[in-house]
Amino acid sequence: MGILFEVLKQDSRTRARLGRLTTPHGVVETPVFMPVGTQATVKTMTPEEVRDLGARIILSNTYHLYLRPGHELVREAGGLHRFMHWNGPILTDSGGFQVFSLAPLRKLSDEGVEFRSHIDGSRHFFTPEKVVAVQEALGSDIAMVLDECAPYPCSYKDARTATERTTRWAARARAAWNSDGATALFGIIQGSVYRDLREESTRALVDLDFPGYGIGGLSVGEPKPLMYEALEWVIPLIPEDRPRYLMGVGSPDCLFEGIARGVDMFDCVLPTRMARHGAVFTHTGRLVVRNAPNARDFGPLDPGCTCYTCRHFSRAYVHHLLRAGEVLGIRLTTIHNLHFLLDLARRIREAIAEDRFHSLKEQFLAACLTP
Ligand SMILES: CNc1nc2cc3c(cc2[nH]1)N=C(N)NC3
Repeated sequence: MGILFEVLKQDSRTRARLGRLTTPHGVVETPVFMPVGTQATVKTMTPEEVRDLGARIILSNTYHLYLRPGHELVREAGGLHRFMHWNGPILTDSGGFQVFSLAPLRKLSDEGVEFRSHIDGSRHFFTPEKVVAVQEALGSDIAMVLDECAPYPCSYKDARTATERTTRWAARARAAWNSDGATALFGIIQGSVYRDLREESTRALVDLDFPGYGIGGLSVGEPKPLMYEALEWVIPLIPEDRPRYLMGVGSPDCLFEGIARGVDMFDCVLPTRMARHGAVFTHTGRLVVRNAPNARDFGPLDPGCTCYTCRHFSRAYVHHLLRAGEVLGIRLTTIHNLHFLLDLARRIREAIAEDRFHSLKEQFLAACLTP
């Protein structure tokens, strides 16, 4: 079964496009923002709240769930959807990024990557085949291949080594994948900030014919113009009828710039992580609600926002909750931030449908970047 992706409308002035992603757990309209639920929960939200905010697909993570509670336990529980009571599509990241960013003491070889758990120091070994099997056991709708994430900055030599290994691993993952099963498998394009490596990686993965493609190795500290340039190298080489997923991105401006370059799917911890630090998105930029000036501000977090938090509570009240360490505080900032990005994606889809994406982008970025 796997997935089916259809382009419904191509924007006339940019590479933006309206799409429909059909999965075994439901249909997703693209461009789409996917909330991150790393450990089988979008932090502080119930699944009903995540759905009511407009989310239709969420992310979870192979590395984390493999280590805790274990993919076999999740399989025994009836799979990840049942375990976490989320009946929409789930995309699981392979752990490629997490092993390289979280796990101490890892040893990389062509066979795979040996690492120690960041939880209890126990030793583990991920291979491209193992990571596919874990995601199929979880029952993911979309699984990602195991990739080697070159850090930024990274020498050309190291980037070439990492990219060539990632390509060999992608072929092994594809061979291990049960392509007749429910779980679709996406390749991940690497190549750091080097045009020839990005193009070689894309061509090699397209030749392997995956149902969709993650664009990895970005949003890892490189300047945003470099990320946009990498998209301009890669996107034209991916077939029109395959979804393009920019991994780990992003903020409102990156959403607009990525969509304008042909990206269909995004995920980012920013809305939930910022919320936990008492910061929120507003239409004129970022607001740190826990900062003193908000103590006596009796207006909403973001004037004009229609989310539950902005309809019922003031900056002063949320400021108080955050300062008092009340859990409701980070729930209210999470509701606002998720609504902000999910509703922005909805407005962008509407704008593409009505041929006014370019003007919405200009108008939004002008307001957002005002001092
Ligand atoms: C936050 N930035 C970010 N860049 C990423 C890049 C990748 C990823 C996750 C990311 N998150 N997962 C992978 N398996 N590979 C590429």
